[in-house]
Amino acid sequence: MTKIKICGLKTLKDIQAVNKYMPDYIGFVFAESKRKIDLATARLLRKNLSSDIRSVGVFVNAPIAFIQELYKENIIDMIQLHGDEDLTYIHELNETLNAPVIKAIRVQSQKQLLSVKNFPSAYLLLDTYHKNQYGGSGISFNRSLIPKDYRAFFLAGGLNAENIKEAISDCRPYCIDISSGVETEGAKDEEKIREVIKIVKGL
Ligand SMILES: O=C(O)c1ccccc1N[C@@H]1O[C@H](COP(=O)(O)O)[C@@H](O)[C@H]1O
Repeated sequence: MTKIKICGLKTLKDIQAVNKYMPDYIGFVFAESKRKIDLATARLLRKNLSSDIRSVGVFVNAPIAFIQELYKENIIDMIQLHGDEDLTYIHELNETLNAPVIKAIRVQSQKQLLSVKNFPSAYLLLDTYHKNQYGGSGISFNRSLIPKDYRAFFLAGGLNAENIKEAISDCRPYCIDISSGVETEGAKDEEKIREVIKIVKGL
């Protein structure tokens, strides 16, 4: 069954919504973004999150020590690298932490996707390329660029209740990742969260 991640949670109300509808993963954004949360908020949200939901920290070119701190404090279970992190960076993370890493690739071509197929991370996350934004753009990309029989990946970028069924059937991701598509006027919307989780779990 396809898994689902709801990203960019910021409030206890958001946590109550996910605890009710139970996605597989949620994301806390620690990068520059309207969804960024601070350490104290992350601690509080994690404390209130169901232990059956895995929490993913979303980072853009963050100091490795900061990621280590969050992981060792048990605030995050997994690490999503959404910036320009290179092999040296990943090797250092892999050597110092036993946490699954999701490396985001902002898709520009099939050649690019083939070149990162064996990247040493537990998963890749395929998202839209945007020249001014690392992620959370709410814009989809051309999924036909994803090579057939590609490795397990998270699919992101402009997903919502209207397009997830088609997206899953197009490219069979391991997990779909949604942020903008479950928001109304910049805040997470419980009804939209309920709807997307119902669609994915019902497939
Ligand atoms: O959500 C953000 O603000 C964000 C900021 C910086 C890097 C990544 C971010 N989120 C990730 O972006 C994708 C796509 O989100 P959307 O559904 O198109 O809004 C997703 O992987 C989020 O985890």
